Amino acid sequence: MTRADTPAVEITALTKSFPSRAGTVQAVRGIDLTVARGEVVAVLGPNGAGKTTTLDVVLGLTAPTSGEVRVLGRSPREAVRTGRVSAVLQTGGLLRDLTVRETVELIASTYAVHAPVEDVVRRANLTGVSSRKVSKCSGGEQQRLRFALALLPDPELLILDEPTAGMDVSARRAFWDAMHAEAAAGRTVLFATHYLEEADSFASRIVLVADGRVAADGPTDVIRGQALGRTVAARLDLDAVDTAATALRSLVSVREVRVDHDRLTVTTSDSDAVARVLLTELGARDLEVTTGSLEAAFVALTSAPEGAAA
Ligand SMILES: Nc1ncnc2c1ncn2[C@@H]1O[C@H](COP(=O)(O)OP(=O)(O)OP(=O)(O)O)[C@@H](O)[C@H]1O
Repeated sequence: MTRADTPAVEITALTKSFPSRAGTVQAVRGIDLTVARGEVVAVLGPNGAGKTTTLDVVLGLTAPTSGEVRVLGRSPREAVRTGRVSAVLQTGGLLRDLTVRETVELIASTYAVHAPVEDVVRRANLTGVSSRKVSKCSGGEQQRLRFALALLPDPELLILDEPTAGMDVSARRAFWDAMHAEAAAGRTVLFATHYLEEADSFASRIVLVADGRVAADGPTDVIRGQALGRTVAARLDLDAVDTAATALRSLVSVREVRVDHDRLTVTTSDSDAVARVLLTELGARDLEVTTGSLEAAFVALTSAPEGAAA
């Protein structure tokens, strides 16, 4: 395999458990994930899904319980040590009395080779606040400072763990604007988030993680289609309900059909087609079409493994 063909990240059958007072916590229950170079991948999942644990393993901060992880063809620790991987983590110590520029200069001095300080400050959209003390910076500015520090070694792979947690919408946008240029320049980006919109607008691929496993993995528009599925509900004559449910389950756009007495509830990516079949072929009445919110759909995808497979 040539160097350019080596995946940026290759995770095979990863599990990770932690001992706890109440027994063992299984944070990751078997994750397989390959990220090609140049991809921008969002790991999306609710709190406690195992996102941070997975990224920590990729960064060599914690060892797998079982499974294997390669980063740019090397062990995680080696990849990080050689500056080929950098991270923007949820928290990370910043010295409050230094200015933004002094912080970047200080960390730059720890690298034998690094990108020019001025350049990194500009790319992180910090030029206007470069002489501001860290303690006076907003949460969004501090996070962009962590991002600037991550750019110093000119990494091939950037790992971001919920980089915009707690920011308001405009601060989130400013952060992703700065990130966008880095991704467009061909850097591989792997980030964790629990904001569906953030994954949707920034990543080209979404890996949905729930309960320590991959619930869905695919191009963003495919996952969005699944998440945006609509619900069509209708009533039928009681003796026609089961036959109708079977007919609907054979439609490719149908994800789930629930039967409750004489009422059918269908989750589908094509509500028009389902409504047409229900009304013209199956004799349904009292038809209702609803679109769940993005967040509600996401919760449904990550909490119902049988309906969530990509
Ligand atoms: N060091 C630890 N010791 C014990 N349990 C842990 C440890 N780290 C994580 N866990 C548990 O493992 C599970 C997965 O945690 P993880 O932080 O990876 O999830 P996450 O998807 O990143 O969630 P969040 O969005 O809240 O950060 C959780 O139940 C968490 O409490």
